[in-house]
Amino acid sequence: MDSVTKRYPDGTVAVDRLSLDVPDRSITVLVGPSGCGKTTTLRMINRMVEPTEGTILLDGEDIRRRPVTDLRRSMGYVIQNAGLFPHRTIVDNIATVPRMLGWGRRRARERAAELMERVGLDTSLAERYPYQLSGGQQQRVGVARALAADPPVLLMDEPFSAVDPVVRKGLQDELLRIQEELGKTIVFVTHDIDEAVKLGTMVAVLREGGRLAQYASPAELLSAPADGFVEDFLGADRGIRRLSFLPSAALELTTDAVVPADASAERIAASGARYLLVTDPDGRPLGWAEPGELIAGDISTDRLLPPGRPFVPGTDSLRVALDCAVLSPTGWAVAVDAGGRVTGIVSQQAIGEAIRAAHARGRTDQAGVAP
Ligand SMILES: Nc1ncnc2c1ncn2[C@@H]1O[C@H](COP(=O)(O)OP(=O)(O)OP(=O)(O)O)[C@@H](O)[C@H]1O
Repeated sequence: MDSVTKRYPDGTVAVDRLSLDVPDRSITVLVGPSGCGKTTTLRMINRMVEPTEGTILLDGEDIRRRPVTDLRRSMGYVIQNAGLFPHRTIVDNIATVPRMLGWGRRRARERAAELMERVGLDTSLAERYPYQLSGGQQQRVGVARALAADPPVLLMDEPFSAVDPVVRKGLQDELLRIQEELGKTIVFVTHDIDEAVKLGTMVAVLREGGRLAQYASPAELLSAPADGFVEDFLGADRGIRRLSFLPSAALELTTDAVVPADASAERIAASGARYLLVTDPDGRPLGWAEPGELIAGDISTDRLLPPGRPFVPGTDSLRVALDCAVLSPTGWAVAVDAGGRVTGIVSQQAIGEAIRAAHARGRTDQAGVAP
C-alpha cells in the first residue's frame, strides 16, 4: 500500500498518505481510536472503497487492474456480528461462495462441514439458523464462510468485538491456530490494543485523520513506542506486557532447595535455604516449607505452603515466570518440564535481573551496536 489517501465526497480525509507493506502469510493488525480510518483502509483493499490517491499492490500487481469480482473472491471478508444471512441455515451460509462459484451442492456442503470442524463448531449445528446460535458461534460461522473458497487473503473488521471476553479469547486462539495451519494473509481491524498485540505479526497504529503513527511488531511497539500518542494508546502496563515477548528459557534455575518428601536430615540441613520446595516421588511439586519445620523422612504435606502455579521454561514467557514468582508464597517461581516435574526454582530477584539483561540487549540491538 503506497501513499494511499481517501477523501470522502464531503471532504473528510479518512486515510492520509498511508504506506504499509503487509507481509504474506501473517496477521497484520490495523488498530487505533474510533474514526481513524481503519475500516476505510480495509475496504480499499477489496475495492469496496476506491482510494482518492495512491496505489495498492497485491502480489506486485495494482488491484485496479483486477476485475472487482475476481479480486473479492480472492479475499474472504469477516465483519462484526458475522453478518450472516438470517434465512439460510449455517451450512448454506458457509457454502454461499462455493455455490456462487458453481460448485455442486454436495461438494459445497461437504466443504462447509469440513470448515465447521476447522473453526471449532459442532457439525450438529449445520441445519440451524443463525438466530439459534450464540454470538461466538455466529462469529465462527462468519470465519468459516470467509474461508469457504480458500482465498489467500482474509480481511477481518472487528470480528470479535461483540462477544464477551472469554469467548473472545477462544476466538482469538482459534484464529491464531487457523493462521498457523492455513498460512493465510490476514488484515485484521480492531480498536483493542491488547487484541492487536496478541494477534499481530505486525501492528499499524493509526491516529485521527487516518495517519500512520507507527508500524512495528508487537514487541517493538511495546518496547519503543514512536511517540506520546502511541505510548498513551498502549496503556500504562506496557512494561509488564512487553515481558510476554521475552522467553524464560535463559533463566538460571537452582535445585539446591528442592528436596523429595523422603529427604534425609542431612539433605534438609545442607540446602541452607530459607524455604525448601518439597517434591513427590515423581518429582512433582508438593509445597514449600521452612527447613526447621521438616522432620526428615516424614514430611507431611498438609503442613506445606502451596507450591504456586509453575511455569515451563522454553514455552512460557518471562511474564508468566514473573507472575508465578509474584503469586508464590515464598517469592520463588517453580519451573517444571512438560510432564509437570520440577526442573528447578528461580527467585523474583533473579527474574528481575534477567529482565534487565534482556532490556539491555534490546537497547543494544536497536542501536545496532556490534558486540
Ligand atoms: N461514506 C463516508 N462519507 C464520509 N465520511 C465517512 C464515510 N465513511 C467514513 N467516513 C469518515 O471517515 C473517517 C474514518 O472512518 P472509518 O470508518 O474508516 O474509521 P474507523 O477507524 O474504522 O472507525 P471505527 O473504529 O469507529 O469503526 C471518520 O471520520 C468517518 O466519519
